[in-house]
Amino acid sequence: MNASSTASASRVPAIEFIGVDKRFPGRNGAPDVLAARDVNLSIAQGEVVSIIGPSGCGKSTLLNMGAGLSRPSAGTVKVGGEVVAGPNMHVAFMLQKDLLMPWRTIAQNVEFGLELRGVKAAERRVISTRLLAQCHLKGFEGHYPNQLSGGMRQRAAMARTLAVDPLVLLMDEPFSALDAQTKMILQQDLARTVKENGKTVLFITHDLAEGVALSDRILVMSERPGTIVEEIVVDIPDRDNPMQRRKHADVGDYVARLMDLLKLDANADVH
Ligand SMILES: Nc1ncnc2c1ncn2[C@@H]1O[C@H](COP(=O)(O)OP(=O)(O)OP(=O)(O)O)[C@@H](O)[C@H]1O
Repeated sequence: MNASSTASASRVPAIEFIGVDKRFPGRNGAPDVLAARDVNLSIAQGEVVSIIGPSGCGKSTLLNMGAGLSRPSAGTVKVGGEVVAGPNMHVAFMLQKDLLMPWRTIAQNVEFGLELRGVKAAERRVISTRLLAQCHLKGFEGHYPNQLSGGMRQRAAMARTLAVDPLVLLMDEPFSALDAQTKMILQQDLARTVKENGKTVLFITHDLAEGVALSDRILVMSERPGTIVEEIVVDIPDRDNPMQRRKHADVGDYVARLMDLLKLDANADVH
């Protein structure tokens, strides 16, 4: 069965978590760690949903289960209506670190996943050329990662993530290591690219304004064991143009509400 075609035919959610717990065994006799508890979420195709929550609440753990890198201790994760039983080609990951291979050119990095799938060289080149142009890296195809800035490397990582044409992009703080302006430019690229390619995104961030700028919805998690305690629908226009959305008068109200939910105030414990 092909998850992409099945999902588009029936409009089933792109990704779903149903009653998901994740428990890690304790080391050296320590008790088990319950990282996530009874997580339920459903993301429609084409939606961009962010998850925010305190450090250590289980956000990355959820993405790992979405990618099939780790299995739920209870409950089910589905992508395109199919239970995720292991790593699969319907999801792609993008992390804070670009994880580009230094010995490969940017184009060769973008093409890597296609190579693994046996796509012919000429077709791979067409795809990498198109995506690198879309990610504003036209002319840099033959460069090596160490010849590019941090922002450019993350653009290349974005192109690589899109190259395998996943149903769902799982993004774990992908822009958090970038300076504020580069971050805004990459957010703009991501929003446009997601729109153009009709992708579904599950995005983790600690940057509340980034969540508001990019998302259709924001899911707020509790402290560990993390569960979803609030869902906020971002009812501001211009999801595809976060630069414009950031200027909207309501953004501050959303950020303030998220700060309240995360109990971020002058007395918050920053350690
Ligand atoms: N492989 C593992 N073995 C044991 N415990 C783990 C493992 N992976 C994660 N944990 C624990 O599970 C909890 C959730 O971790 P996770 O990385 O998902 O949190 P997070 O919300 O992404 O954190 P942050 O915002 O700081 O990145 C933490 O207490 C962490 O120590």
